[in-house]
Amino acid sequence: MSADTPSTGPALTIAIDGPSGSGKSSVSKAVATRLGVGYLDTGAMYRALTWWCLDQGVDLTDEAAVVTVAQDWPLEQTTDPSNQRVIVGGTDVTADIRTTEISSQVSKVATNVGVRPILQQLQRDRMAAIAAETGGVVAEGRDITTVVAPDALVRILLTASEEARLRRRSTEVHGTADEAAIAATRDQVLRRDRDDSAVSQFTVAADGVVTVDTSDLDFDESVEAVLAVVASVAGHARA
Ligand SMILES: Nc1ncnc2c1ncn2[C@@H]1O[C@H](COP(=O)(O)OP(=O)(O)OP(=O)(O)O)[C@@H](O)[C@H]1O
Ligand SMILES: Nc1ccn([C@H]2C[C@H](O)[C@@H](COP(=O)(O)O)O2)c(=O)n1
Repeated sequence: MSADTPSTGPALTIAIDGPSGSGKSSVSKAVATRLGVGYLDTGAMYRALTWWCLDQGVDLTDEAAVVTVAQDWPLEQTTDPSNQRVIVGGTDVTADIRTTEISSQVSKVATNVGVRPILQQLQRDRMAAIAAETGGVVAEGRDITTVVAPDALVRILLTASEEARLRRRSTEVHGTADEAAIAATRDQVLRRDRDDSAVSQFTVAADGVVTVDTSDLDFDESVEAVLAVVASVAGHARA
């Protein structure tokens, strides 16, 4: 833990949800670094399972077959926020799981209702292990505040307007946010959110979850806004 970390009390478990492009991964990593705790990217787990199924020739629309794979698959994932690696079956897939191919297919796995409880339990186990090791954890995804860790010390819904999210993702992937680039980004952001919304609620904050709207904040301001919520909520919980 670091100087930004409240010093006593239970493990600093921080759950962050939000739609695609809201800044969950990048902001969560920066927050975990500042607090000196581990980081869990749960979206990377759905992406890695998608990659593994495709690598093994499993048809993603065969829901039972994907559930069978999810019950026993060789995932390794680092928890250092400044050194994220995802390895499946000995292959480093850190970059491969971010390709457009995986982004366009991952919702088939993430909306498989047989797969979700398996990965959710894996995520709870990983959060507990990381918190025990580093004194805390920042876990982010779509259902962390509501299903995976509804009892987390701090729960945040990180949002941003559709326009801001498209602009950010477009700039990240295409290096520009011109009209053509935005159009090419819509599937990855809006269609995926629509599909993923069928199984998780990540657009409206559940009871007790604090909303941080980053539409008009730059990256550093978003990190500070999340840290302010952590200081306020964790400070009260520990007082
Ligand atoms: N407040 C911000 N202002 C400007 N850019 C931001 C802000 N927050 C994040 N970004 C940038 O937006 C892009 C998308 O952020 P990020 O990947 O963290 O989103 P995400 O919510 O995790 O998306 P997904 O769920 O699709 O993985 C990144 O390039 C990131 O650096
Ligand atoms: N807790 C989670 C995390 C992610 N997902 C889904 C949503 C996305 O389609 C996919 C990849 O997530 P990303 O890396 O883009 O954050 O996984 C989910 O359903 N639940």
